[in-house]
Amino acid sequence: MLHVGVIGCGGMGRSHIDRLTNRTQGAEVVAVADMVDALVEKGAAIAGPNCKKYKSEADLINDPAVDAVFIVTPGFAHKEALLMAIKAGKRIFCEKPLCTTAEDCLEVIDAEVKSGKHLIQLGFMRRYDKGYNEVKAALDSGEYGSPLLLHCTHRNPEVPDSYTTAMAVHDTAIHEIDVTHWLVNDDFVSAQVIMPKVTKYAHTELADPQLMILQTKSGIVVEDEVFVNCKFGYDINCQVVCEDGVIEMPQPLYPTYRKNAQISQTIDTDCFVRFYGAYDEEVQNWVNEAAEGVIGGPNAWDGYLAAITADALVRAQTSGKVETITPAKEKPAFYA
Ligand SMILES: NC(=O)C1=CN([C@@H]2O[C@H](COP(=O)(O)OP(=O)(O)OC[C@H]3O[C@@H](n4cnc5c(N)ncnc54)[C@H](O)[C@@H]3O)[C@@H](O)[C@H]2O)C=CC1
Ligand SMILES: O=C1[C@H](O)[C@H](O)[C@@H](O)[C@H](O)[C@H]1O
Repeated sequence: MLHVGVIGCGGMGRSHIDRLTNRTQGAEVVAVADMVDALVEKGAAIAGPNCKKYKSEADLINDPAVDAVFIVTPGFAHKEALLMAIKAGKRIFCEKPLCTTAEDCLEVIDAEVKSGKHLIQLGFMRRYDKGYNEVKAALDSGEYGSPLLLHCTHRNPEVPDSYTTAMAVHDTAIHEIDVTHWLVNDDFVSAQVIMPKVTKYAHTELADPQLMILQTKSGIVVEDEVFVNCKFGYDINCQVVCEDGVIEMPQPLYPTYRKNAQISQTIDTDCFVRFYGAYDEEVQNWVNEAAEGVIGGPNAWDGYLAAITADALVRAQTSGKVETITPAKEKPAFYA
């Protein structure tokens, strides 16, 4: 049984505590931590009566009863917890992003490589989504020729006033950055952001929507429409234009209703429902691979590649120019 400690009992943290407790074989949540007392109580209530309660992430990480750590705090808080967990030699599931800057990601990578142990898996759950895997299988079959252009949308119904223009990149578009890199297996070399007219639903400091354009080493172009106050639903799309055809990611299967001379269909309203199966799959795989000390999913180097791309997009948001993307170092053999 893998004894897991979860740091961060917010929306995503409680979702993972429920997942680990009620839908994952071979794992048990033995401790939770949060800075807010009421959220520690909420998290522990999901895990059950034997769950230890912490306010300090350091105390949870260094608890000998904790074999593995889930880091589900906001992205800006990940680095400290990651460095402590690596030092403690704990297996780590870190929600995206690894860190909010490439520089911080490199510090984490250096610590993991120095530890000599593969410890970190990242919460890029779309790699486990059925629809994205069907797109990848079609691409890998070669039947459609080379991918040339990807049209993506990442639409949220709404975001809080704390949500910033930069978060549209390192918190939201980070999913398309990782999953499209994984789909086409090619590194990004340039980034551009076009700012359309701002929706009346965006708070005064937020540019929304944003059109983000990335280009890979082989010339593939990925465009990602990030629209976080679209109001109508949580709408994730991915269409791959190839030499011999077009591959469109399937939408979740809901009935089509015909009534009162109308046709209607349900649209999800958040990521928790839309990617429910993908979260379950990524976490079960991470638990299954713990016994062998294997990280089979996205690792810290994937997190770094996403971060250098995100950094370039954030620069492009203000420069209005095409920004180049260059890794600061070669991929360590450790991540081969
Ligand atoms: N993979 C996905 O689709 C999603 C991933 N996420 C990721 O999950 C993480 C958390 O997101 P949310 O739950 O939405 O955030 P949230 O803000 O609702 O919850 C974060 C919690 O962490 C706590 N916290 C912050 N710093 C802490 C520290 N040093 N020690 C202990 N607790 C601390 C806060 O009190 C808060 O309760 C983020 O990295 C986010 O990007 C969130 C939503 C979906
Ligand atoms: O990771 C996530 C979710 O998956 C949503 O798609 C995003 O819109 C949200 O901002 C982010 O936290």
